[in-house]
Formats: sequence, structure tokens, C-alpha cells
Amino acid sequence: MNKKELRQKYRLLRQQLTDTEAGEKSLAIANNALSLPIWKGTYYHIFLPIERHSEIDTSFLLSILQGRDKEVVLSRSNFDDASMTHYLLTDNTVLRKNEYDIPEPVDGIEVPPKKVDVVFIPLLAFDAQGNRVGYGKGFYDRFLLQCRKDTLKIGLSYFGAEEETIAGLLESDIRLDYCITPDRTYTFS
Ligand SMILES: Nc1nc2c(c(=O)[nH]1)N(C=O)[C@@H](CNc1ccc(C(=O)N[C@@H](CCC(=O)O)C(=O)O)cc1)CN2
Ligand SMILES: Nc1ncnc2c1ncn2[C@@H]1O[C@H](COP(=O)(O)OP(=O)(O)OP(=O)(O)O)[C@@H](O)[C@H]1O
Repeated sequence: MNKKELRQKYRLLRQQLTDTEAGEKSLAIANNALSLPIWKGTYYHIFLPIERHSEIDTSFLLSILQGRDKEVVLSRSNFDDASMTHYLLTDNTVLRKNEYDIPEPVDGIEVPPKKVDVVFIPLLAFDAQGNRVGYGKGFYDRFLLQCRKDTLKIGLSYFGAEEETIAGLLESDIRLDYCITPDRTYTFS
């Protein structure tokens, strides 16, 4: 399947989850994250979910990061050029929903992409090679390009990998190092 077909398929699958299922799966994803070798870093970039799209509830993962005294990084999205600006989450961070209902920091201490050690990435779908499909605006492709080569790229998904390789991949697509699902974790080489 190509990206467009995969977006349709996985948007539908997501919509069919009940709130209880989505919550249980989000918790299982956070628990499975504990088994990955990803805990040596300092700066952890995470996304906050768009609730009306039933995205993964990252609050469990956020609690783990805070419990381990990690520096948590959140972004503001600029839809004019599909860029993101990154800010440290602190006790003083004020969050507000943007025009796409993404909760984001109003302002704060900016974090350059090169500082980020681990990025948790929202997905619609992924395949067994670690290729990913998002909403298709290229926000993460652009961001990951600005990170270091050794920055860990970790997808979060309610559903398992697509068996067949995603069709129509672009040169600019950056693959995942790991993907975490409620049932298991995937490691890509
Ligand atoms: N929580 C979260 N934050 C994120 C992302 C994400 O997928 N999830 N992104 C990942 O890249 C970037 C934002 N990308 C987005 C792209 C499209 C839509 C959206 O709502 N699109 C509408 C269509 C509207 C239109 O095209 O005009 C839709 O899907 O219904 C939202 C976020 C950066 N931050
Ligand atoms: N570094 C870049 N500079 C400019 N354009 C880019 C860059 N990376 C990707 N793009 C463009 O952004 C779009 C991304 O499409 P793609 O289907 O890969 O999105 P996606 O990975 O599903 O979405 P997202 O990255 O938002 O989660 C493509 O049109 C691609 O050409």
C-alpha cells in the first residue's frame, strides 16, 4: 500500500478504538518503552496528543521521563513551512492548543535540535523496515534532519507493523530506530 492508502486505513482503525482501549494501549506503550535501551540520554522530545484524532496518550510516558529526571522537550508547529521550534518543559510552561488542536508551549527556553537525544514520533503507520507514515506534511522529516546522527528515533503506534514495505517512499524519509506498540517493541537496523 502507498502512504495515502495507509493513512486512510490507520485513521479508520484508530477511530474504531474505544476510549478505554486507547487508554490501555497508551499505558502498555509506556510500559514497553521501559524495556528498550534508550534511557542514557538527557533531552527527550515528546509530542502531546491531538485528542480529536485519538492520538496516543503520551502522559504515561511523560510521567516516566519526569520520574527519571529527564529534560523533556515539546514543540510549537509552524504550518506555513512545516517547521517546529522546541522548548524545554518546565514547571512554568504554559500550554495552549494551536489551530490544529495540538497542545503546545506558549514560549520558554528554546532547545536546539542537536541537543535532543531521543525523539518519540507520532505515526499513522510503519513497516517492518522502520519506514513511517505521518500526516504527510513532513514536520518530522525536517526536524529529524536537524538532529544528530545518533539521535534515537522512536515511533509510537497503537498497531503493529505493516507486513509489506510502504510503497512510494521518498529520499527525504528518515527511518525509525525503534517502534513501540502495545504488544511489543520493534528494533530496526
Ligand atoms: N501530536 C502531534 N503533534 C505533531 C504532529 C502529530 O502528528 N501529532 N505532527 C506530525 O507531523 C506535526 C503536526 N502535523 C499535523 C499535520 C496535520 C494535522 C491535521 O489535523 N490535519 C488535518 C487536515 C487539515 C489540512 O490538511 O488542512 C486532518 O488530518 O484532519 C495536524 C498535525 C507536529 N506536531
Ligand atoms: N527536509 C525537507 N525539506 C523540504 N521538504 C521536505 C523535507 N523532508 C520532507 N519534505 C517534504 O515533506 C513532505 C513529507 O511527506 P511524507 O509523506 O514523507 O510525510 P510524513 O512522513 O507522512 O509526515 P510527517 O513527517 O509530517 O509525519 C513531502 O512532500 C516531502 O517532499
